[in-house]
Amino acid sequence: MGVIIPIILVAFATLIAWLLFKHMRMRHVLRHLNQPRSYPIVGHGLITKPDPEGFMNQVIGMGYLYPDPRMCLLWIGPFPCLMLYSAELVETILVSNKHLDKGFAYRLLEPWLGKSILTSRKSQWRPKRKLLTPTFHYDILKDFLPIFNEQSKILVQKMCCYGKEDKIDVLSFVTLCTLDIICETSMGKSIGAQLSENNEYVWAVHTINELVSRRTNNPLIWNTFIYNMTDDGKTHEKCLRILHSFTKKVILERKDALKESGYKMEGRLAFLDLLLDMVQSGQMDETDVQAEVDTFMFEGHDTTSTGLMWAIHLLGNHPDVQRKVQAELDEVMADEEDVTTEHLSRMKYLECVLKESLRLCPSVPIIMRELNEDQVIGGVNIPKGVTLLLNQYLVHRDPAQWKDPEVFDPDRFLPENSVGRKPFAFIPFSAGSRNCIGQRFALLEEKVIMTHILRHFDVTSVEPMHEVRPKMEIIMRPVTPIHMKVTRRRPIVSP
Ligand code: HEM
Repeated sequence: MGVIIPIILVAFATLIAWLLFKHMRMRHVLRHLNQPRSYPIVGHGLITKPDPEGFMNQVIGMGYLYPDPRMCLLWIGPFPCLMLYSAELVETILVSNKHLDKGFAYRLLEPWLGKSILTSRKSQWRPKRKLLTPTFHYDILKDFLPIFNEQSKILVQKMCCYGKEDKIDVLSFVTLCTLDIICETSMGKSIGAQLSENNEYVWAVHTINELVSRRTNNPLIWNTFIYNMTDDGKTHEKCLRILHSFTKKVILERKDALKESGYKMEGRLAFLDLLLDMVQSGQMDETDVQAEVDTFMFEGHDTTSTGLMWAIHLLGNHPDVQRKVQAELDEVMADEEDVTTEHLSRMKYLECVLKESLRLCPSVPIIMRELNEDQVIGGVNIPKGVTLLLNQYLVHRDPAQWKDPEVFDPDRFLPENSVGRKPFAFIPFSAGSRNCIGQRFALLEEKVIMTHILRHFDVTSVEPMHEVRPKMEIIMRPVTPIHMKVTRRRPIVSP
């Protein structure tokens, strides 16, 4: 007993000394990179703003402070994060098949999303991606159009209840619609969120988003044991209970229904049916199914609702652009109510509007990658162990690629105006082999919902663009809710 304690103490001290040595060596190697003054161990911890709005301002400020080369270093505690914000630099990483592991923040999503396609490491990710890619084939997605139309019509009906002077909270309004859509498309279950108030699931998704972002910026609460003792940790647990019990229940119900039908895959299939079929054929197990369903539920509604919210806000501040989209939609749709694939292919200007909106306000403002081996970036050798922050928000504002980057101008995306632009200058869905698997789904859904709204209403934004302050969580949202006012353009047809 007498020697054990000194041995443990010496081993512990050696470990600390080794970690310190590694940390100081990393600081030395990275000392020439653009960066504000930082200190060993705490890094930029003394100056990093803990709130998502302050953090966003700092990160953007760093981009403007260090315009050339478009990369700079941020120390989150002892961990070095290299932020990249030009099309060329992000391309170096996104085209490489070596750097496919996500950063530490994604591990904080694991209690909720498990080891899903979004969170898993390269070796586990590859087979999952291969299995899941066919479920996003256009032939499957187009079967979802009736759901997109039906839910959009409910949204429009609800909008009719508002008078010209009423202010509508855009995000909470569209979120319920995208939630209903993702539940029905991914799980084959209608939860009627649009028609019921105070949805517990919506509360849990939003709250866990805020909690994970807060935790990412604070290494002191990364440890699960410590985190679970904090107030945030307890709320996190509560969110997990709500989120998991909901998806678990739906999966069980669907499994039973499939069993009863003798595993007949007929009619319109939800993603869940395709996943359960993979369980039947031994390609997946049930834990995988739960993880993927939770991931689709999160990625598939929060991103699109925020995207729609920003698009509505921008159109409501640009009546000239709005009239132009409405003219296109009136011509394409004529007297028809439901959007079809043929209509969608003709909505060229609406597509430009949605892209320009994703350029200025990407729903996912930053993605992470972990360097598992050394990589030359912008002519500098960056050692393994550094986390990369690929900042889409700033890439989309690079003046070398975008003239007057702060101006909302959908015409930039017309084919004749896109000539010569670097392919990685516009990456709201990331790019390369680990890009967004749901991007086609997202654009189809956004087009259908916007068509229904803009055909029936003129939209005015209550807040001018310069008054809206975004905050950087996993998803980019406004600090305070943004509102619209609506005036009816044509009669409404019941869903
Ligand atoms: C406007 C809407 C959307 C935006 C802006 C968006 C953006 C992104 C981005 C930037 C990534 C890369 C994340 C990273 O590398 O860390 C991603 C990945 C992903 N997205 Fe989306 N997304 C949208 C909609 C959707 C939808 C509707 C779904 C599903 C129905 C979806 C499912 C996924 C999945 C599963 C991944 C992980 C892919 C992988 O790692 O292989 N997304 N998304």
